[in-house]
Amino acid sequence: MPQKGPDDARRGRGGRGGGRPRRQQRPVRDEARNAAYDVLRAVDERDAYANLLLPALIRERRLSGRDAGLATELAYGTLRGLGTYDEIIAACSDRPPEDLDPPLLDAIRIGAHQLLRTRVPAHAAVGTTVDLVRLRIGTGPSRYANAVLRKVATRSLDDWLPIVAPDPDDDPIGNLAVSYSHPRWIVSALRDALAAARPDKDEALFRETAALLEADNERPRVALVARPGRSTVAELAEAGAVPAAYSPYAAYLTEGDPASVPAVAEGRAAVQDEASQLVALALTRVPLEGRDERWFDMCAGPGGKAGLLDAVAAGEGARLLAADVQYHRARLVWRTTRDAKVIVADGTRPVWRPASFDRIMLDAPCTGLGALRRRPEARWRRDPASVPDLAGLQRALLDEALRAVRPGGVVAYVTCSPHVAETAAVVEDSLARHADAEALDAPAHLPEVPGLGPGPYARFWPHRHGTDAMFLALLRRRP
Ligand SMILES: C[S@@+](CC[C@H](N)C(=O)[O-])C[C@H]1O[C@@H](n2cnc3c(N)ncnc32)[C@H](O)[C@@H]1O
Repeated sequence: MPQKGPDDARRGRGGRGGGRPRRQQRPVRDEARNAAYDVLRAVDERDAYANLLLPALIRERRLSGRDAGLATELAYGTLRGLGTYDEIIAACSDRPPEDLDPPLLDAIRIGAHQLLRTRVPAHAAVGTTVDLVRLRIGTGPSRYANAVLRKVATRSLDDWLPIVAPDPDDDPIGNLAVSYSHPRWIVSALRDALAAARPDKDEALFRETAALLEADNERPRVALVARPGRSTVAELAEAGAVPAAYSPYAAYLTEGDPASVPAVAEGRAAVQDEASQLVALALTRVPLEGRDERWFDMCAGPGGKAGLLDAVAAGEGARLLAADVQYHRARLVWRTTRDAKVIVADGTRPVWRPASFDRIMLDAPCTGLGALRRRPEARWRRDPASVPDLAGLQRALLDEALRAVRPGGVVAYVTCSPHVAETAAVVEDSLARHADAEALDAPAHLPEVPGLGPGPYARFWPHRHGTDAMFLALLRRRP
């Protein structure tokens, strides 16, 4: 289970469910909790992205120090955990959560998060939520919130889970979904993706799926890339970052704003997940016979991998062409690269000749199930109905990539989703249609990284590598 979060001692002391009732007192406006509540409401009402809105609210309302930290913990923690909290709220309420007024439900969720996953004293968690509901919604609903949260406060999270989560022997997916707060379909998809790369399918697979879901509930560390020839890991380390375990270009920032690192501010380094760096590096490491000067990033926006490929290409005497179907994303690529040529183009309608390129990066649009750590609300937004459409687009793009690469050249097919339908199934389908293409052993091109699986595909995982879950296939067109 996740660690207990901040201890908001200013709200007073007291044990679980203890303290004086606050209903008769004047409600106190608490800026951190109000900010968290406003983020949850914006996510619900207008599909806001919490990780964009919250920093803006913190700035606008001049929250700093502990208040900023508390607002962040409450907003992100509640959004991640609400699948679990709703089951517990259901057990403590005479109405199911879906029948509650959404603003009231969000406020109760914030209270439940404090009670179940932070060190905020129980009476403070209940009292501040009741005040919030009184001020923002009304007195009647505040009594309801008080009654529900007092029941929530009677048990710890570990004591609630066996009560509200299905028995793991009868319904392992349901058990994991409630215990780790993920939609059922995502738990199934992640379990199947892990199963695709391991021989045992039972208890060990259940435990590893749980570890993956738990890693999804943690905030990712900020990884930086030192673009080769433009910056170095040593320069990032001088700015306080810690060199990474796997990528020769990566360092982790333990605190502070990445924009305050001079190399980042000057575009010589950037924020980039370590697995993103390594899949691009693997593409550049495949030995080629003959010409090696025309590199292509087919779906390049916003330009993370293109930024790295552009820098490596410059050192290898090659030039990168980067494309994206969306103008504004192509512009971001243009801003982050130095030597690359950037075009707005649809990869399924090539404006380039067949067999033009020596190396192609196809980082395909996908469900993003491998990057759930980055956006606290993302897991509740993704829709399983999008998978077949995306898989169709991924197949069409991979077909074009295999036509656009020259005989003897190589294509990296990458997704930040481990979903089988977006990864191995797409690649195997394309290989069946392109008799002149073969899958290379991708893990062998990343020997410094353990745990990528038996091959031929390489799979990164948050719980194994501390990176996003990322899939890599290296496909060579036979000479
Ligand atoms: C996963 S993102 C790529 C991330 C990028 N490689 C990076 O490292 O920053 C997929 C990109 O594909 C683009 N895209 C979607 N459909 C496309 C198409 N038909 N042709 C070209 N680009 C497309 C999207 O606009 C999006 O920017």
